[in-house]
Amino acid sequence: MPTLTKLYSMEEAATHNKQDDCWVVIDGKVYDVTSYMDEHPGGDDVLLAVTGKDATDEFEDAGHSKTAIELMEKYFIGELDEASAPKMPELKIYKIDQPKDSVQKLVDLTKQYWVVPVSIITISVAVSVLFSRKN
Ligand code: HEM
Repeated sequence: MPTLTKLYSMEEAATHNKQDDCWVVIDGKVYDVTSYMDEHPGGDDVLLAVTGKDATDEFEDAGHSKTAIELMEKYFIGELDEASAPKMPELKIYKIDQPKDSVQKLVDLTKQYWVVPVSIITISVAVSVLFSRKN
């Protein structure tokens, strides 16, 4: 027979953030640790500090033993409704302009001011044609 797991939104879990009513969310699972607050070897303050968010990183950073992980089952009350979990912010890709070397700068300038060399060449050709006609 399939077991029914209750789903909780992060908003709802976040309202249980007091000494006498405390839920923590670890790895998408919701735990009511109210009755464990005084016994928790890591203290009650750390549990209170992580209410309203996914505390997986903090839980793992504390390096909990196998016994601690087994003990968690006792406080399990349901799962986090993934649709309510805050989404990862979208990554934005910015183009960072690399500093250009002098040759590249010259090429860019030439592209931008192509009129200057073209005018110089045109004038030079015109002058040389005029001179050659005079002689
Ligand atoms: C249902 C949830 C939790 C249970 C059942 C639990 C259980 C335990 C247990 C049994 C220990 C003793 C050491 C061990 O056996 O690993 C412990 C230590 C500790 N816990 Fe938790 N814990 C829970 C959640 C958390 C969370 C969410 C945090 C962090 C925000 C946390 C932080 C700590 C810390 C820092 C210690 C180390 C205390 C020390 O070594 O002085 N715990 N926990």
